[in-house]
Amino acid sequence: MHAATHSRDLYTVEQVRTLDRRAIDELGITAFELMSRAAATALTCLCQRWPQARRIVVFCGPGNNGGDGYLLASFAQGAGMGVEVVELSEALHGDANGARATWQRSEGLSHRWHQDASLPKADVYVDALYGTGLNRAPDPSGAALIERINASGIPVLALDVPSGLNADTGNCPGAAIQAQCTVSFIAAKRGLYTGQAPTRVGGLQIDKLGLPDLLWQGMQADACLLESMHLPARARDAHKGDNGHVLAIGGDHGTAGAIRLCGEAALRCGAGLVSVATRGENLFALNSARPELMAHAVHGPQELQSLLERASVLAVGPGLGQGAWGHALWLTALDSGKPLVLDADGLNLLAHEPHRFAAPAVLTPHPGEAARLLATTTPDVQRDRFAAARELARRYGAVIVLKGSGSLIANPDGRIDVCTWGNPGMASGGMGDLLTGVIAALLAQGCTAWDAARMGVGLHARAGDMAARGGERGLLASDLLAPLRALGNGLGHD
Ligand SMILES: NC(=O)C1=CN([C@@H]2O[C@H](COP(=O)(O)OP(=O)(O)OC[C@H]3O[C@@H](n4cnc5c(N)ncnc54)[C@H](O)[C@@H]3O)[C@@H](O)[C@H]2O)[C@@H](O)CC1
Ligand SMILES: [K+]
Repeated sequence: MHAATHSRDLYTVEQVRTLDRRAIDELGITAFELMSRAAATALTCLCQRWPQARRIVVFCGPGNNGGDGYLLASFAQGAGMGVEVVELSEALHGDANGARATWQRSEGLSHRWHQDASLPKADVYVDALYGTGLNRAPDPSGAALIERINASGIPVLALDVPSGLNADTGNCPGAAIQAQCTVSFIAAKRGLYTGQAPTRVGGLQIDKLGLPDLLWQGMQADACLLESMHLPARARDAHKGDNGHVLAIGGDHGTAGAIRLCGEAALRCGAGLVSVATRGENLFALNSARPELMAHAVHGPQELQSLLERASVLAVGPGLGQGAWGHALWLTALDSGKPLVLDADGLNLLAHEPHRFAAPAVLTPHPGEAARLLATTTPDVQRDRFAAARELARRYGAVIVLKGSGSLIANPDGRIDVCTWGNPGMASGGMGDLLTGVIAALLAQGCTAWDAARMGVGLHARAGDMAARGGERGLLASDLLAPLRALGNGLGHD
């Protein structure tokens, strides 16, 4: 087996095609040879993952992904396994034809897929239907086969990409294979890490197919996997004034919890001081629950002004509402020119009144908020999360955290980091309020907007994973506060 890469670099499908062409044109490695290497490494992975497997069925599509499948079938049969191939179509292109001929020469058993036939039984299914060439939702016949494979309960190894998943964007335009394991070839495609990918890909292995590093020369990765980060240890003579003063603005009628979570997260992530500007009715609850928060009743811009002057960073949005009170505070906060984090209604207000940020700013939209900010639809954002995040960063002059499975952090200069931590337990109320407070605290301690957003997203997601050891269902946002403190001090497990 060829050495797997451990690089954090992620590439577009177009870039992987370029690498592939370079291997063929500059190194003289034939496409058929690459296909053979892909098949061999995938078979090794299959045998390692399922050492008891004796019978496999390989589902082969019309393109080179199918070609990988035919060669894997030949190698597996040669190794003494029971192998059947189920073919999606008669017409094959290019090297896939050669691969099928290899399989046919070995007198392997093949069936054409039709919807009335039952699928052959096996220990493991190999998905070689579509790879990076998928450019639309699978055709009805392919879609039906994908649904049947998913419903079979038999574990699936996907070759290169779970069929039906767009390897460039992480979006599934229609049916898509749910794999236990995916072996992806040549380089890590960015779409394997975000959107719908995490629920489709399963365990992921990247294999460079033995291609030398020089092939990557001059090619800049399109995105990067987020690495774990934390602040350096505090100086022994640190003063609370050295660690910034976060002012959290929000908590309209009935939403005191949102601003409290935001403020507490800022405290737990090391902000020196945290003030809260909120409705007067929230003061008692905030003071009694968390006396370290300095809660102030604010009726309008005048009272906010003096708090703004003392603050070094603003967290604007949790429970802010979009009424006259929220709007007036929002406008005053933005006019102050202070570094800020904007979330929730802070973003909804921004969608109505666009503003370009001159001071460091981090916006943390979920896909619905991102759609409003871009004046488009949520499915449109999810169709290409990379493009949406980049466009938001460019348009607003801010660092963007596009939340959701595989959160993206986008810088106005085009850089994107992808966070692969986090879990479905975190799809619950208050998690976004925490994230706003975490990022604000990091900004207040001197991080750039880009570093605060990346470190904040990583801490938040890993804290979620740590807290979810007690079970994902029923996970509360406040369960993350203790892990946030531990991880922020570099005490968590990497
Ligand atoms: N030389 C290379 O480029 C290598 C490619 N490899 C494999 O080749 C794959 C890419 O191969 P291809 O570009 O041939 O494409 P794919 O094999 O990914 O499949 C696309 C094929 O299906 C058709 N198709 C696309 N969308 C469809 C849809 N929605 N419904 C029905 N049919 C659809 C296309 O016309 C094409 O024939 C990679 O994912 C990888 O598995 C590997 O063999 C390694 C080397
Ligand atoms: K596939």
